[in-house]
Parts: sequence; structure tokens; C-alpha cells
Amino acid sequence: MPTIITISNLSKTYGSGFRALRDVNLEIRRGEIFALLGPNGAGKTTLISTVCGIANPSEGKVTVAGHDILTDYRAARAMIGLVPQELTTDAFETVWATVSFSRGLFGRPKNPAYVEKVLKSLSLWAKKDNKIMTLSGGMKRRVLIAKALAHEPEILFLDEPTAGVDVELRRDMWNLVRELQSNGVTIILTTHYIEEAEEMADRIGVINRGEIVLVEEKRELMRKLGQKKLTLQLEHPLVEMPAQLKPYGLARSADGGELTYTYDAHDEPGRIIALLRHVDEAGVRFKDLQTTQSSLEDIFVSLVREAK
Ligand SMILES: Nc1ncnc2c1ncn2[C@@H]1O[C@H](COP(=O)(O)OP(=O)(O)OP(=O)(O)O)[C@@H](O)[C@H]1O
Repeated sequence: MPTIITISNLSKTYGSGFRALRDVNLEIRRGEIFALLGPNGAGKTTLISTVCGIANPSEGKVTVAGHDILTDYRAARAMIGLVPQELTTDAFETVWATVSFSRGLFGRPKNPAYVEKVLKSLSLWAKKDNKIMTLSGGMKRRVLIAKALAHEPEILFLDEPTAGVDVELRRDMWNLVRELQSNGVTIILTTHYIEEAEEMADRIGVINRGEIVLVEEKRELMRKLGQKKLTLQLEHPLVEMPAQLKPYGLARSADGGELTYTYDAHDEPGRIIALLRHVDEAGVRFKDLQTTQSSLEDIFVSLVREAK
């Protein structure tokens, strides 16, 4: 996939002297869903704000489809829709007026048919004449997305799109994001919900203390870093680890009733077979066994911990 956004050696130091981004290098591919994960204060919003021209970079360069965000600001910005974290919409305006106005801000000619399509796709059509302040929190969030899409951007940034929304709206948002992607829109989202990244993203970037600590295809990340656990529930508690089993580094539960073997997800299956044979040879009997795979959450927590 060709690159649509190129971020090179980007650093951001706020007026307070705080360095919120440190030498960030990142390429976003056209048409992908890229999830940016990071703990509170990691720099996610700062990174988005800089690419969208809301915050100025201190060092480095960002181009959007070849347009420099500083020297060719208008062209770069016109390609981007931004759904901010905070609800900043004008409370007294109607949904229709707010969304149409956003389109005008980018110098786009009026296109009521397009605005209608956006409002319908966000289930906002029935509310088009309602004032924003009369809408529920979830509806207001949909308005923010409609505003961001009003000028037909090729790239959509969603900053914590589903923070504080109910499960149903979250599902709707996910479906909408997928639909946008199938229409060719590139999506960059930040999220605290690891399951959201797991569900949605093609690639995942992890940012911690202003530094990108990892960028990887989601599938590859889970394959490479995912660990599996095999747990044996024993018929009788094991008091001492038999010699044959020592090389496997098995963990014994406090009551001795369970043995757990942790292994890389891409280890050859032969090792498990050998382990089970050794268990048998050692006269250890088990009544049940389970395998589990570490989630993206486990991977994320260990990455952020390692980077500290
Ligand atoms: N205008 C500002 N002036 C000084 N420091 C700032 C400013 N804006 C943000 N920061 C600091 O920069 C760091 C990164 O903030 P940012 O909002 O980018 O993080 P984030 O990853 O989006 O966090 P969250 O997940 O909490 O939204 C934080 O330590 C924050 O306090």
C-alpha cells in the first residue's frame, strides 16, 4: 500500500518546556486502519494535533499525500477529517447547519446530497433539524464524525472515538469505520480500549512517553509477541517437580494442583508433545488441560512496562 502520511523526526516541546513527542518517525499507508495505543499522557493527542495543524511541530517534517503540513497547510488539511476527543460543537446550531458549515470551512461547494448521505449513514437524519444541545452524548459524538466527514476527507483521525459510549454505539462506530475504509478512507484512531485495536486495526503503533516504541501489523504483532499457556489440572497435587519436567520451567500453582507451561505461540508443536510425554513418564496424571493465548492487552502492558 502506498504511503499517505509521512512523519519524519517529529518532536514537540510545549511552551512549558515539556517534550511531548520525541523524534517520531511513522508512515501511514493509504487505506489502512491504524490504531495508536498508549497510556494517558503518552502523546497521542499531541501527535494527531500536530499532523492536523492544530499544534506546531518543534522539529521534523510531516507530509500528507506529499503536501507539507507547514508550507502547504491548506492542501494538507483539506485531506484530513478530525474527530476530536472533546465535544466542541456549537450547542445552539442544528445538526444540518453545523455539518454544512464545516463543509464550507474547507471551501467546498454546497452539496446537500452528500451531507444527507453522511447524516443518514450516521443515523442522524431524523435529528437533522434538532439543536445540538438537545441530543444525547452518543448523538453528539455522531455529529462530530459527520462534521469531520463533511468536506469529504481522504483521511480520518478519530481521537478516542468510543470513550464513554455504550456498547451498541461502539459497535455502530466500528461498523461505520469499516464502511469508510471500504470507501477508501484512511483511518487513524487512538484508543484506550485494546479490544478496539484488536477488533479494528490493520496495524498498531504503540507510543509511550512521546516515543513510538513499536509499529507492527496487528496479526504479526500477535503472532510474534503472543504467548501461549498450557495448563494441566492434575489429579493429585504435585509436591515436588519431577526431574524430567524441570527443563520446561513449569509454574506450579500454590496448592500444587495445576502446572502451567508458557511458550511462544510460534514454537514448534513437537515441544508440547514432548512435554506431555514427559508428564506421563513422570507418573503425573492430569484430569483436564487448557490452552490460552495472550491478548493484545497483555502484549501492550508488557511493552509499556519494558519501555519504562
Ligand atoms: N498545551 C500543553 N502544554 C503543556 N503540556 C501539554 C500540553 N498539552 C499536552 N501536554 C502534555 O503532553 C503530554 C502528552 O499529552 P497528550 O494529550 O498528547 O497525551 P495522550 O496520549 O493523548 O493522553 P490521553 O490518553 O490522556 O488523552 C502530557 O504529559 C500532557 O500533560
